[in-house]
Amino acid sequence: MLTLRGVSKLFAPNVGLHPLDLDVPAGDRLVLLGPSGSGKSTLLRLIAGLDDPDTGEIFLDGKLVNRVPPHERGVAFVPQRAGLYPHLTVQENLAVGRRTPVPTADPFGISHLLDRFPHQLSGGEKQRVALARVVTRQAGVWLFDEPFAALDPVFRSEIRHDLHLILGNSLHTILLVTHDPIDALALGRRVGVLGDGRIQQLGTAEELADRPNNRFVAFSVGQLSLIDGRVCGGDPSAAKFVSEDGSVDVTIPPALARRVATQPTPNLTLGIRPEDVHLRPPEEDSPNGANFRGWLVISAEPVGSGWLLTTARGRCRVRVGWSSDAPPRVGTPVNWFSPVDRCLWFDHTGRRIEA
Ligand SMILES: Nc1ncnc2c1ncn2[C@@H]1O[C@H](COP(=O)(O)OP(=O)(O)OP(=O)(O)O)[C@@H](O)[C@H]1O
Repeated sequence: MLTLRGVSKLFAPNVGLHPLDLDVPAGDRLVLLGPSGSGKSTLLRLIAGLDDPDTGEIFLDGKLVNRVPPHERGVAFVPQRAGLYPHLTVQENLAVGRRTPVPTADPFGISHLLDRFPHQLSGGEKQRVALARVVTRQAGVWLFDEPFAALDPVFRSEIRHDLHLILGNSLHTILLVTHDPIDALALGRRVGVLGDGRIQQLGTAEELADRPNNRFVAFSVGQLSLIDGRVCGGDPSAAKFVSEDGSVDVTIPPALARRVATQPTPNLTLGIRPEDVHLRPPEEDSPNGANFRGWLVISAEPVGSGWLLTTARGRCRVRVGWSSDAPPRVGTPVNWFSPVDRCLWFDHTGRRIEA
């Protein structure tokens, strides 16, 4: 079990980690998702004992470890870059720091590389060795810092799959940090979203996707498109949300309209997930949807078995998941709708409001 109480490390005002509490029960698999610079590596370095916190206490299995050196903490750490010793072979790298022989199991398919030195390995092979070094350790807690960051997309998904199988069968306590929501959703039993040096929300992937606390969490987990606008019309049964340029409107659910009426400003942000946006015939508004008029397809990117389109109107961008064969071409004008019960709403501070 890993417990942090009030642990902070600030390199400058608002740079680093603000005091945070975290509990990772024994056997849990927690993934922290955060953008670059949000403090992910800093957090792992503090837990591994490679840096000292400014404040707070770190407990492993109930024992305070702030003053315990890294090699005595019972923690195995995979840093962002493989961190292999250049003058040792793969076999020797695997053996460093072990009191027992390296197990013969070969979870990452590296047995043919054992006599090579790190400079004789590709980036993906080095990362496999680094992962193998950790998962063959006796340590109770495994820490992974962006374990796939240096890998190309094909390798990335292959190694993610291998690691998923290994972690799925493991009884270790696992904390993995990443900036990639796919890693987080694929590998985390629970996912925490880190932003502004704080944990913004912690929950299952479903909880974060369905009930994000704020727009930062929603965007981090689901590539949400965000459209700023305001509420028009005083009557809650017929109030409308209208985007700043008027190209999006939607009749607001009455309960939400009543709640917004008590807010200091009637400004709202509409959040729409890519998978909830659908093409609609021109000039035919959907009565139960957010209607988008006169948007232009500006890019189409293949993802998985479909496409992710980006459409634009002025400075605003809306991402659209497209699962049919051929997406509309770049430059095509399109009208969309999104079912109103799938829309997310955020107040002027960015906090989500229940519709
Ligand atoms: N030793 C240091 N001295 C000063 N600033 C630092 C130091 N280490 C980290 N920082 C700063 O603290 C912030 C958090 O860094 P950290 O490496 O933890 O971020 P991260 O979330 O792991 O980012 P990335 O995904 O890019 O690796 C960054 O703004 C970084 O520049």
